[in-house]
This record gives sequence, C-alpha cells and structure tokens, in this order.
Amino acid sequence: MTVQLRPEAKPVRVALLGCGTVGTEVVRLLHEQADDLAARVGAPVELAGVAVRRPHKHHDVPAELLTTDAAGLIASDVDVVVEVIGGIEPARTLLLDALRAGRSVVTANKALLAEHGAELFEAADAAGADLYFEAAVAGAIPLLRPLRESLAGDRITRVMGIVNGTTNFILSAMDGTGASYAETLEEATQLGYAEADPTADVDGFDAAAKAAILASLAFHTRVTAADVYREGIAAVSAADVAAARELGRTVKLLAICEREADDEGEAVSVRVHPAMIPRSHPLAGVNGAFNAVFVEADAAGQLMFYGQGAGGAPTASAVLGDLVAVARNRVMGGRGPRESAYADLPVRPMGRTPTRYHISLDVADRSGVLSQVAAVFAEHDVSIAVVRQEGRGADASLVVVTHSAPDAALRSTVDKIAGLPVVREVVSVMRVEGEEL
Ligand SMILES: NC(=O)C1=CN([C@@H]2O[C@H](COP(=O)(O)OP(=O)(O)OC[C@H]3O[C@@H](n4cnc5c(N)ncnc54)[C@H](O)[C@@H]3O)[C@@H](O)[C@H]2O)C=CC1
Ligand SMILES: N[C@@H](CC=O)C(=O)O
Ligand code: NA
Repeated sequence: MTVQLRPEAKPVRVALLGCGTVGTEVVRLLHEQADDLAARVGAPVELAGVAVRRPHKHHDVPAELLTTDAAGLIASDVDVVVEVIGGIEPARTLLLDALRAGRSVVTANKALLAEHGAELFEAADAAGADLYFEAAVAGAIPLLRPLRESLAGDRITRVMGIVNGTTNFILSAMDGTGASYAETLEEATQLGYAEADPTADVDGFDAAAKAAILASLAFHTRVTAADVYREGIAAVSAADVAAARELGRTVKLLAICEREADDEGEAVSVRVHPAMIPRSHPLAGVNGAFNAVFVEADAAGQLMFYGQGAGGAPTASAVLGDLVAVARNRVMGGRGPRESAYADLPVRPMGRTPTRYHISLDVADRSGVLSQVAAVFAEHDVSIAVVRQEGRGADASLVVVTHSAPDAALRSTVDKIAGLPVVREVVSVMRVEGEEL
C-alpha cells in the first residue's frame, strides 16, 4: 500500500487512558491498522503512551509505552487523549486538564458525559478543542454523529431504543432459554459487556446516562442523568416475561426520549424502564448484546440504527472512528461540532408523561370483581384498551391493558386496585410500548 501523507504532516500523538476491555482493543486496532489510519488521516497516528493502574498486567503493550502517571502523559507532547477508564474521577479531572491544554478528547464514558457534559463542553469550547464520544452510546453503532451532524437540519421528535447490551442479553435469555438472571449476568460480565460495577447496567443507570446524552443531542437541550426517570430490570420477574408472552409480547429495557407540547408548552421527557413490546415490533428481534435505536424526525421520518452495543472490539471501532475524525481535524485544521443546547427545553416529570400499563391481577372469583376494578380506572380517568378475565376459583385472573394516560394517574390506579379486597395479588405491572391494542 502506498500511503499518501501530507509532506508537512507530523504524527498525531495519542495518549490512551485505561487499557481494559475497550482499551486493549484500541491498542490492537491502532497497531494492526496503522498504515490505513495514516492514509485516512494524512499523518501517522502514533500511540505515545498508555496510562494503566498495574503495568505488569499488560503484556500486549510495549513496556516503554506503559505509565501509571495519566496526568503526566496528558501533559507530555500529545495531541489527542483517548479516555477508556470509565467512572467520574479521575476521568473528569484528567479530561478537563487535557481539554484546557488544547488536546482533542475521545471518550467512551457515558457516566461522565451525562453528569459533567456541560463542564467538558465548556472547556472544549474555551480551548477550541474537539470532544468526541461516539462509543459512549450504543457501542459500535454510528448514532451520535448522525444526531450531531447528519440530522442537524431536521427536527427530531423521538428517540427510542435498546441502549444497554448487558440487560438486553439478560432479558433475551429470560425470554428464550429461561436461563437464570445471575448466571446470565455473570456471562455478560465475562464477555466484556457489563460495566465495572454491573449494577450500573441492571439498575438502569447506564441506559439513563445514554438516554441523557441522546436527548441532549436530539433536542438541543442539556439533559443530565438526574433528569432521566429510571427503572432497571431487577424487578422484572419470570411472571412478567410469561405475561408478556401470553399477550404476544416480549420485555425490553427501553430508553425513550420525546419532545412534545402539552398544556404547559413544549418539553422533553426522558425515561428508561422495562416495557412490553409486540413480538412483531422490530425491537423485539434485537437480542443478546445488540442495541437498536429508532429516531423520528419531521422531515426524515423514521430511522433505525442497529448493531453491537457492547464489547471490546465493537466499542473500539467507535473510538477509532472518533480518533480518525479528531486526527483529521488536527491535520487539516478546523474542529468538530460544539455543544448545541440553544433550545433549552424544560424536562417534563415522569408523572405527567403519557404511558400505557399492562396490569395482571390475581382476583377473587365472584361477580362484581370486574366492575369494582373498572370503577377505579374510571375514577382516575384512565381508559381501558383490553380486559381479559381467565380461570375460576383460586386461579381467577384479570389482565388489563390501558390506553395512554399520565404515568401518575396509572400509578395511583394500580395502588388503589392493590388495596381492593377482591384483589388477592397484583401479579405484574409493566408499561406497554408499540402499537395501540
Ligand atoms: N465494555 C463495553 O462494552 C463498553 C464500555 N464503554 C465505556 O468504556 C469505558 C471503559 O470500559 P471497559 O474497557 O469495559 O472497562 P474496564 O474496567 O475493562 O477498563 C478500564 C480500565 O481502566 C483502568 N483504570 C482505572 N483507573 C485508572 C487510572 N486512574 N489510570 C489508568 N487506568 C485506570 C482499570 O484498571 C481498567 O483496566 C467505560 O467508560 C465504559 O462505560 C462504552 C461502551 C461499551
Ligand atoms: N455496559 C454497557 C456497555 C456499553 O455501553 C452495556 O451493557 O451496554
Ligand atoms: Na455509538
């Protein structure tokens, strides 16, 4: 291969912070694709150093590149800092230092961006430096660049999808093989999908951070992790999965970001929770650690993005894509897009967000049960889409699927129903997404 380098091009020197699941693959790809990367960037892309905690554990990295002094590496003669340590500190301080020193930054750290994005973008702007983070949401899937750049001329109204590989891996197993929750989480950890602390996945924090990033880009509004309504999958039971199957549905952990007007004006709502979706829905076929995200925009209509959302190599692919972009910017001059938060829309609380519920009840088998339950729905102004009464005696059950209503009204309805003497147990309550029943 003849590599065309710009005659004056100096190597682009890269500092890598962290060398775990993702970092190891970044090192491998940088080495294996060195010639192609140089040709694409117009200058060699050179690994200047790798900051790690325990150098003796990293046999795949040339010893002379390893250091435990991440701050010192950033302060040395480097152009780009790639952060794949994860967590808030020391990543936050290191990246702020890097940006303030004019280094371009590439990060996969959604937790950091969702909590301290504003501060990082401000530092990037002040220094005229690049801040890229495609790997932070939906791993290998090109999703943030399309939102930030390709769709910048459109008005996005909705982003909805599966953005956490670990929980999708677990839910797919529960629905498919019926494998146990603990076993499947262990497997997801072994495969490099789970966060260092997997409760971030299971309790929905990881998906909530990603939802905040997606909503911020889609709606030109600063949304932080704290603005996102969050429920994880810990409470999803085998009974919920079975109830979904009975209805021709499956359970997925969804991130849903919407821009809508109501009586109080235009607002965004951002939520992460398990939901039943029809098996015919395209998201129902997204299994294992795969992710898929729908984007709806006024002019573009509906778009779907699909691919590997977790794992070392897929995530490293997104990191390398960003690295090429920032390296090109350095070689050719110029920089990528800045933060765009001009719309500054309020975030609507979950209680006011319209949702739909599937409720499965274990009820007494006697006349008047249905009318007592229906009266509670009417009292809360919640309209019923489907009701199904099954079984007799001790096995009597009632399944209700509602039409759309404010989430707070649906919750109060469930609370009141749970207290009715004719209701023996609320077996399963889950939100429903997809087509109207
Ligand atoms: N694993 C995945 O599938 C994906 C991970 N990410 C994100 O990428 C980042 C890295 O994830 P993984 O590689 O999976 O994590 P990991 O836990 O495998 O690797 C992180 C590495 O950073 C090292 N480290 C911790 N503190 C350090 C410090 N002060 N200086 C230098 N090294 C330090 C750790 O020893 C570890 O080797 C996280 O922000 C994660 O959320 C994003 C998308 C997918
Ligand atoms: N833990 C995350 C990794 C990718 O972001 C996930 O499971 O999706
Ligand atoms: Na991505």
